[in-house]
Order: sequence, then structure tokens, then C-alpha cells
Amino acid sequence: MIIAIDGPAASGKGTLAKRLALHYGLRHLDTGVIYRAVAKAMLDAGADLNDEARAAMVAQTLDPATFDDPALKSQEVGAAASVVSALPKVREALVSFQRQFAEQPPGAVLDGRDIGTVICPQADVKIFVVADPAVRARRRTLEAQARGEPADEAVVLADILKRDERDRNRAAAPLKQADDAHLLDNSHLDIESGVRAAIDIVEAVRAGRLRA
Ligand SMILES: Nc1ncnc2c1ncn2[C@@H]1O[C@H](COP(=O)(O)OP(=O)(O)OP(=O)(O)O)[C@@H](O)[C@H]1O
Ligand SMILES: Nc1ccn([C@@H]2O[C@H](COP(=O)(O)O)[C@@H](O)[C@H]2O)c(=O)n1
Repeated sequence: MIIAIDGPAASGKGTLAKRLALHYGLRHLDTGVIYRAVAKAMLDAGADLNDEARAAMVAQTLDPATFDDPALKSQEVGAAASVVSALPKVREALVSFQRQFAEQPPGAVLDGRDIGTVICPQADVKIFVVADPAVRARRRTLEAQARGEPADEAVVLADILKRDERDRNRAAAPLKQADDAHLLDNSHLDIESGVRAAIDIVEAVRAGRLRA
């Protein structure tokens, strides 16, 4: 089974994807870390983030072992990721890695921005996760503070809104709900209720009570 989870920044898609993978015994890929890894390599090299040829070369030679680097979580790297991810050649370079990951048995849960629309249009279940921007900013701020990083909620909110705007309006694989994706609004759900709602969607699709 392949489950595609898309949604805007900090909507909770990674949290749901991990929990669904655990629940169904599937592998999980947070595709955001791939773009973050490209961005961090460009930042570390002092490269122009809009240098498409260079960023595509970085994308082609990425080492998945770097995906665990905690430095990828920073706001600076997230913002840079939304710049490099708009470059078509960067996206092209990363398609086959993501598709191969999804297609290996027993299947996988992938979360990102274009999983249901571009990477796995044939996914068995697609979920589009949203939450109010203010709620997302609050959660992300609490997360940063829990890691011991100072975070200003207003700055986090501005970053989230800017990234959403860039991700939605780029020409290459923009963030959007696939026609056959099921909307899950996480704004007023705690994590356990969100996970339950996501499992309910998967079960309803499998039972034919909801369209795939
Ligand atoms: N339903 C929820 N209630 C409270 N906190 C939540 C909920 N869902 C997620 N969170 C918290 O919100 C933060 C963002 O969640 P998460 O990292 O899953 O979002 P994301 O959409 O994967 O983010 P990104 O855009 O960086 O990939 C995390 O700290 C997570 O623990
Ligand atoms: N499938 C994807 C996943 C991510 N991006 C871009 O990367 C940025 C960081 O992603 P996070 O999920 O870790 O926040 C994000 O803002 C997107 O620009 C993408 O384009 N496609």
C-alpha cells in the first residue's frame, strides 16, 4: 500500500505519516528532508540558491545518510529548501529516488507537497493535511523551544506564510490538493485524534466507503 500525505508547512503531515507507517507496517519517507539536504549543501558551499545547474548536481549526488542531520530542521534551511525546490531540474533529479522508495514492498507512506499529484499519482490513499497558520506557528514554536532553540512565534508565522506562498505558486509541482485526496483539518485535533482521523480515512478507502 502507498499512502500519500501532502500539506503546507508544519500542518502535521510528518507526524501523521510516521504514525500511519507504524500502524500499517510501512516504510516512511519525509520528502521535505531531501529538499532541505539540497538546500543545506548549497548554503554550506556559499552557493547562489537559484543556481539551478549547481543545485541539480547536488540533488543528483545526495547521500541519504545525511537526511538524519538535525541541522536540516532549522528555519534557515527550511526557507532555503523552498527556494531550491522551485527549480525544475532539482525536482526532476529527485523523482526516481522517491518513486523507488514508494514502490518497494510492502509499500510506504510519503509526506511532502507533490506526493499525491506528481510522485505517486497512483497512491492507494491520499490525504491533504491542513491547519490554521496561527496554530501551525504555535506548534512549530513550541517544538523549537522544546529543542532548546529560541523561537519568536511571529517570525515563525511569517516564515510559514512565505513558504506556503512560494510552494503554492511555483510553476513546478506546486503544493495543491490532488483531486482524489481527502482533506484532514488538523487545527482543532490533538495528535491522537488526528492519527485516528487519518486511519479512519485509510480504512474507509480500503473498504470502498470513500473513493480512492
Ligand atoms: N494535532 C496536533 N496537535 C498538536 N501538535 C501537533 C499536532 N500535529 C503535529 N503537531 C506538532 O506540530 C509540529 C509540526 O508537525 P509536523 O512536523 O508533523 O508537521 P509537518 O507538516 O511535517 O512539517 P514540515 O512542513 O516541516 O514537514 C510538531 O512539533 C508536531 O509535534
Ligand atoms: N515533496 C516536497 C517536500 C518539500 N518541498 C519543499 O521543501 C521545503 C521544506 O519541506 P518541509 O516539509 O520539511 O517543510 C518546503 O517548504 C517545500 O518548498 C517540496 O517542494 N516538495
